Amino acid sequence: MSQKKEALLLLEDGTAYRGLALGIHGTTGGEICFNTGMTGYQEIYTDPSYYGQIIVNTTSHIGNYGVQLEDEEESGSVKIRGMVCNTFSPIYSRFTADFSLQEYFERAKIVGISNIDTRHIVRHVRQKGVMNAMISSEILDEAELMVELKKVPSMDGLELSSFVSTSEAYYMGDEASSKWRVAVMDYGIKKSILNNLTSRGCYCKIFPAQTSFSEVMDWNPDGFFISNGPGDPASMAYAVDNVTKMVETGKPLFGICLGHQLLALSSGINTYKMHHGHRGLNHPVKNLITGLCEITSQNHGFAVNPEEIERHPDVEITHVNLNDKTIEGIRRKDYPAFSVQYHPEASPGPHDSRYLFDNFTELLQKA
Ligand SMILES: NC(=O)CC[C@H](N)C(=O)O
Repeated sequence: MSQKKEALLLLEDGTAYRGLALGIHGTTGGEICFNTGMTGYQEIYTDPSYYGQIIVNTTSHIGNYGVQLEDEEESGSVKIRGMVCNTFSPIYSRFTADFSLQEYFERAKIVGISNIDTRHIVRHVRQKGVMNAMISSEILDEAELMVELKKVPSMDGLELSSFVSTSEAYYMGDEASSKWRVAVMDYGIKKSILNNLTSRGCYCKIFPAQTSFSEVMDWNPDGFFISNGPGDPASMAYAVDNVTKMVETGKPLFGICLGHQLLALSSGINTYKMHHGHRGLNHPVKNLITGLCEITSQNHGFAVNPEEIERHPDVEITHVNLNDKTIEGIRRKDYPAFSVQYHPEASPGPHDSRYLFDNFTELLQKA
């Protein structure tokens, strides 16, 4: 595709930006959110937690290191709905790259837009809050595109894990040399999380999102891992029910991001939709147990309600965000179950928080 075609980015509140089309020509809609990470775009685009969202990459150049198949993919396909950036590079400079980001988006049929003042979008969304948006290189009239934009569902109350979860259970790791069997609930899991588990001696069976508790228990796991994933955790009664029963087995349980929100919900603590979420690689988090600060990788638009935690003496806050004091980690006092809102697998991002996987295997060892 030529890089020259005009495209329109329209936000739900009527704000319009004009730029150049990238990826394929077409029209796409979703929740617009910004990621401030300066690297790791391919990991972001393939992270299933971004399913249904249009990503604004705020770093000034996108595409300049191309794409590398498999190594930098967090799942088997591109999951974002669309991409917005400032300078999009059709050429790339990296000898290990397989091809350009433009070609990657063409193969994945992704619609995007470049030459946009991403700083303006960030300031706008930070003031007004997260909202839906649409990108089009076909409909360049704002009123006409607004008619289409109104049809995009709100993220609030949306169950999306069923769309990205595995359809069949599968295994990861080496059974013979592994120490523990971990049942992984796939609500949209990232590959690097599984790698962090298998490299620490966990033989994993990855179950489809809608698997029943009894079927998971038939495999006789030593512990449970509750994955990240897209959508609103409050819409996932089936998962909350499973996590409640898993916690009550008394076996170790670890949850990341959506998995953290599900542990809270299963403990009777509700979640809420944030004003504009956290997406980036530099969020400071304080571990209240050790007193140490970690720089973390984040991607979430919902969070756990702190007021509710005060009413639940069985649950303790273990981590807080130092920017806005939101809850970043909890643990059960009565069961070996804990979770974090951020991404210790850090793909992309700093590796400060990988100790959490060791904390999980220590619990498995103790059990
Ligand atoms: N990365 C995740 O697991 C995201 C969880 C949830 N969908 C949120 O946006 O808050």
